[in-house]
Amino acid sequence: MKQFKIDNTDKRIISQIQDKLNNKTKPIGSLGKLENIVSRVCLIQQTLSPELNNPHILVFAADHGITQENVSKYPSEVTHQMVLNFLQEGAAINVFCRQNDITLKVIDAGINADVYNTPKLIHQKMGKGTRNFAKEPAMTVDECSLAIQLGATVTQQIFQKGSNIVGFGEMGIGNTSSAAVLMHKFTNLPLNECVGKGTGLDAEQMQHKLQVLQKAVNHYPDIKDPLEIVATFGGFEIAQMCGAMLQAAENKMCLLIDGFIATAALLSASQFYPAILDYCLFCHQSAENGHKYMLHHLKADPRILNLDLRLGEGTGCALAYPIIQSSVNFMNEMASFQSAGVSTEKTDN
Ligand SMILES: O=C(O)c1ccc[n+]([C@@H]2O[C@H](COP(=O)([O-])O)[C@@H](O)[C@H]2O)c1
Ligand SMILES: Cc1cc2nc[nH]c2cc1C
Repeated sequence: MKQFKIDNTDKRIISQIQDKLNNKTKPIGSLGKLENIVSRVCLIQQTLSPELNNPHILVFAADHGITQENVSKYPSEVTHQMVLNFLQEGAAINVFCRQNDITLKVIDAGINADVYNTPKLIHQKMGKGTRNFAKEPAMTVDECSLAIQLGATVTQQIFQKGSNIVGFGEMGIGNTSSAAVLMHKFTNLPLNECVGKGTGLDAEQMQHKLQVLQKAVNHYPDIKDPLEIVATFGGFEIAQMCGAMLQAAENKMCLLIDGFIATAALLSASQFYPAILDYCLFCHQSAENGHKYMLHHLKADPRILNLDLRLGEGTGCALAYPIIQSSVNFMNEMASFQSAGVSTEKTDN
């Protein structure tokens, strides 16, 4: 697997960050989680005057062999159809990116159809969907390594265009099944806490999904190596996203983490390089059942939004972005007690 160089952020400037926050014209701590968000951005950028430049959202799309087991409410074709919708600017993620001036790129990591070329599309298809991991590993370890490497190149392209903040989204019918098993393998939480309704299964259908996934997990009792786990149960979009995230952390960019599947990609990436977590902003807590437990496992705090979203596509990242902008702007633009001549405490008289 490609090697990355990812260091923990240098915490020595924390006291200067805290002093600057405390000198802003507000009661100490009163901007709540905005203060935690900008502190993290300052640590990533090693500055007291952070900047958000050329924000991007990368949506990785691929199909999943596990859909043959009837684990999603929607047919596989929706992956391709929604990608066409992204390219035609009609999806939720297009709306929110337009609203917030975020550049959107869509990556064909392994869709089960040929997608036409447009400037928005990055073509790095690994195949026409993974194999069915209920029957055989979703991909080989070599395919998984290649996916990680290809994902990294996408981040490199936008970094070279001056981007220092990137959100990760995905589109792939069946991918909550992959994400649930990755979560189970990497957190050791019981599988039933990791499995959820995805695109909208009812209770009975969810029971079927749980049974399918439990049987699949039982097929491979001995795998412990993280790369082998991602290869066996992952998806092409999850593996590419994992590589893209690792490259973003190496580049000291801010990583915007979306919902259940994107967080499973991050959880996978953190098995290789735990320091990646220092570079993440957790944009929202999804309504998908396992997400809150996965975020807790990752000590993900703050969780910027809690809007019961369960769409994916990077929508949580695009929605959280203006809040992150507000946190950076107050750090840079708000007056201090000294500059505004505001008293910091009562004087005796
Ligand atoms: O981001 C989330 O938390 C999220 C939760 C549930 C579903 N999704 C989206 O729904 C699709 C996967 O759901 P499913 O039921 O086909 O496994 C995939 O395209 C994801 O983007 C996304
Ligand atoms: C319509 C639709 C849109 C999506 N966007 C992300 N996952 C999705 C799943 C479905 C089914």
